[in-house]
Amino acid sequence: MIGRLNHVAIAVPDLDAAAALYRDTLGAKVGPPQDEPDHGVTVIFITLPNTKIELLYPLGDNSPIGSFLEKNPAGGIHHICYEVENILEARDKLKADGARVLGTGEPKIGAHGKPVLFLHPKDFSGTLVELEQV
Ligand SMILES: CC[C@@H](C(=O)O)C(=O)SCCNC(=O)CCNC(=O)[C@H](O)C(C)(C)COP(=O)(O)OP(=O)(O)OC[C@H]1O[C@@H](n2cnc3c(N)ncnc32)[C@H](O)[C@@H]1OP(=O)(O)O
Ligand SMILES: [Co+2]
Repeated sequence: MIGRLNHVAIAVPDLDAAAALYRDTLGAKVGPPQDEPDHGVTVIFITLPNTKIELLYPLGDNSPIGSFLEKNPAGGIHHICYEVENILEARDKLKADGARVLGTGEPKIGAHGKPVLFLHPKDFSGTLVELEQV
């Protein structure tokens, strides 16, 4: 059901410093910051030859990454995003198999303008999973 790895997301306490690290130290192609108010984060995408890195920084008072950064003040890997062809079919199969879909259970539009959903980390080996319809 899942396809390509779309991105690995890293929550960071300092977005400018993390962007500089990837651009200047690691020599990667670093995009501009994008505010995503519907998701409570500001993101920067880093394009690698085979996937992307998504740097995440809290936006607003109730950011979903707030408590993650409190527990991991230096930052850390926050989620992985897999591509799926049909997100509603994927959601319904996962729910039938007992996985918890986060939020309302309905897809939201993600940073690439495409529908996304999140799956509870406790149901996926301790890893928060994002699905993105491509
Ligand atoms: C920009 C849009 C989009 C894109 O297009 O790419 C994005 O990526 S948006 C990214 C941010 N959005 C989200 O993360 C939405 C989904 N997340 C959530 O709903 C919540 O963050 C959460 C996963 C339900 C956690 O909520 P929180 O309030 O932090 O709950 P707890 O602290 O109680 O955590 C419960 C339990 O789960 C563990 N946990 C929490 N986050 C993670 C994580 N990222 N990876 C692994 N495990 C995680 C946490 O440690 C708790 O475990 P215990 O302590 O053992 O109970
Ligand atoms: Co993401």
